[in-house]
Amino acid sequence: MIAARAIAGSDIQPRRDTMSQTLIPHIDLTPLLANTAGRAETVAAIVDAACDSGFMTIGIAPGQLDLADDIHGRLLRFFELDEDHKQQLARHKFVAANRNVYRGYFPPQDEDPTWKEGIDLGPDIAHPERADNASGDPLREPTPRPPEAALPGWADDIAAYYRAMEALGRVIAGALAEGLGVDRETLLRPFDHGNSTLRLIHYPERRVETLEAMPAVDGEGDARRWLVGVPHCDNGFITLLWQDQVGGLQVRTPAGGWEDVPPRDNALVVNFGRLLADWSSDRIQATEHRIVGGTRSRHSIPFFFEPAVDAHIAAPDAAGDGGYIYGDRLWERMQAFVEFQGLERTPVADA
Ligand SMILES: O=C(O)CCC(=O)C(=O)O
Ligand SMILES: [Fe+2]
Repeated sequence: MIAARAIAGSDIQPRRDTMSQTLIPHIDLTPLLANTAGRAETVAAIVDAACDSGFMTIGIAPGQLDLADDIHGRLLRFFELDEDHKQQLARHKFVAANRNVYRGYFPPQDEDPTWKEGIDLGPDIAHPERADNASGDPLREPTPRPPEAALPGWADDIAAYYRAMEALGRVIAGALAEGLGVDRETLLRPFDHGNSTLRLIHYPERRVETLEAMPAVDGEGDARRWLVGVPHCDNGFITLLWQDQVGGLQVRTPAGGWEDVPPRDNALVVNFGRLLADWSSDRIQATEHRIVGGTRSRHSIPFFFEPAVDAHIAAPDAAGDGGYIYGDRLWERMQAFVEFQGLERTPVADA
């Protein structure tokens, strides 16, 4: 086992940084999901990963989450919608007549190397009672959705997936609480009525000629890859990420290089956000990552497991920052992301 940095204090172990020794552990989640032997070891492995590289992949046996085998493909049917339907779901920033500021569709944006389209879906897709039309707070706004006739069955699939990821988020958060010796309820309570985001992303295939103005990050000839998702740390708590077989997710290594996170069947990538790093007084790592590729279409589905907008987050020890209201801190941090830049946390004014 690798000693966790802050826990081990001066006893910092050298971190691995070669191709043959991966930085990113793979942890079979079965002992936690099915209550089989090995629970304590699994909890310890999760805490080690969180405090060391800040990244892991988790193995989930087929059927364990009670989701259809082809669930990711079903969710990604969203990208088959025609342009008119996508525009109806676009954020106010992109289509002035639309009132949704935070949720909804975002198109690829020319001016940025992050060339992706996607949709952000909030808790009301799985918990209709959480739709808030009254507060005017964009963080709580209802999620715009395509008409059922345009994508039959899709709404049921995203609701099922959202609920499964929320349950999985609670399992990982519960393991962190247990492993770090923090009261489980104290850590999990803010996630009741949580405001998690399910995001569907498509990095469209691009012609080599449109990429060649930028230097490739690696590869030769047809295998060249370019930056298509800029380096960033996630903001929130826990990210549960599915990626397709194309690959291209890379994680910053301690030596300053990048390590690929190869696609893996029956697994999700898990990483941690800056608010959880703050909460743990930097014992848990919010590690930088980026996406490379360009000439092949790629899809990914992150689920950002997040507390309620008005949850008060108190750091568990005095070294923390004294606590904050989740929604306020999230909004402040979000402004660094291209898809959120320039947004105001106010309702759209009547035209
Ligand atoms: O596309 C991916 O694999 C990761 C996307 C990501 O890092 C993010 O949306 O925060
Ligand atoms: Fe990310």
